[in-house]
Amino acid sequence: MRVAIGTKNRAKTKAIENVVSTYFNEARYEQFNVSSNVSEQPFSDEETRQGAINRAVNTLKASGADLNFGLEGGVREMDGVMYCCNWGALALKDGTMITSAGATFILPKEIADQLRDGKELGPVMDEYTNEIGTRHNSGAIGVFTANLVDRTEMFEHIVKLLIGQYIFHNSLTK
Ligand SMILES: O=P(O)(O)OP(=O)(O)OP(=O)(O)OC[C@H]1O[C@@H](n2cnc3c(O)ncnc32)[C@H](O)[C@@H]1O
Ligand SMILES: [Mg+2]
Repeated sequence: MRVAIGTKNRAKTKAIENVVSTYFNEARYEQFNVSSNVSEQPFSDEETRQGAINRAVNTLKASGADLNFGLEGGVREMDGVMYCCNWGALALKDGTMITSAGATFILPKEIADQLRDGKELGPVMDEYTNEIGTRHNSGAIGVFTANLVDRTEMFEHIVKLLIGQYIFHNSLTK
C-alpha cells in the first residue's frame, strides 16, 4: 500500500507513520510539499478543514497513492478566546474524502494578540519558547498543556480517526 503525506513537518509525518504502520504493516511512505491553498495561518474551523482537504487532494494529484493525507493547524475565536484547532483529511483514489477534527486548546492572550496582528503561530511560538522549530516537536499544544499532549500525539489521534473511518468505509463497500 502506497501512503502519501502532504507535508514534510516532522510532527505530522511521524503521527501518520506511527498510526498507519499499526494497522498496515506493508505501507510505503512518500512525502510531498503541497499547498494548502488557504492562508498560512487559517483563522476558522472552515478554513483549517479546507486546508486539510486541499492538501489531501493536492497530494493525491502528485502521488496517485492509495492513501493521501492532509493535516492542517489553525485558530478560531469563541467569546473572545482564541483556540488552536486542528483538522485532517484522507483522500482516496476513488474520490472519497474522509475528514476529522482533533484537539482544541486555548492560546494565551499574548499569543492571540500577535496572531490578530497578522503573525503566524509557528514563529510566534519559537520566539515565546526561545527555540527553533517548535512546530516540528512539542508544538503549541505541548507548551500550553505542560507537555501532557504533544503535537505528534495530537495528530496521531486525528490520523486514528481517519484510518478508523477508512476501515469502516471499506467494510461497507466490500
Ligand atoms: O509544514 P506544514 O505542514 O505547513 O506545517 P506547519 O507547522 O506550518 O503547520 P500548519 O501549516 O498546519 O499550521 C498553520 C500555522 O500554525 C502554526 N502552528 C499550528 N499548530 C502549531 C503548533 O502546535 N505549534 C506551533 N505552531 C503551530 C504553524 O507553524 C503555521 O504557522
Ligand atoms: Mg504551514
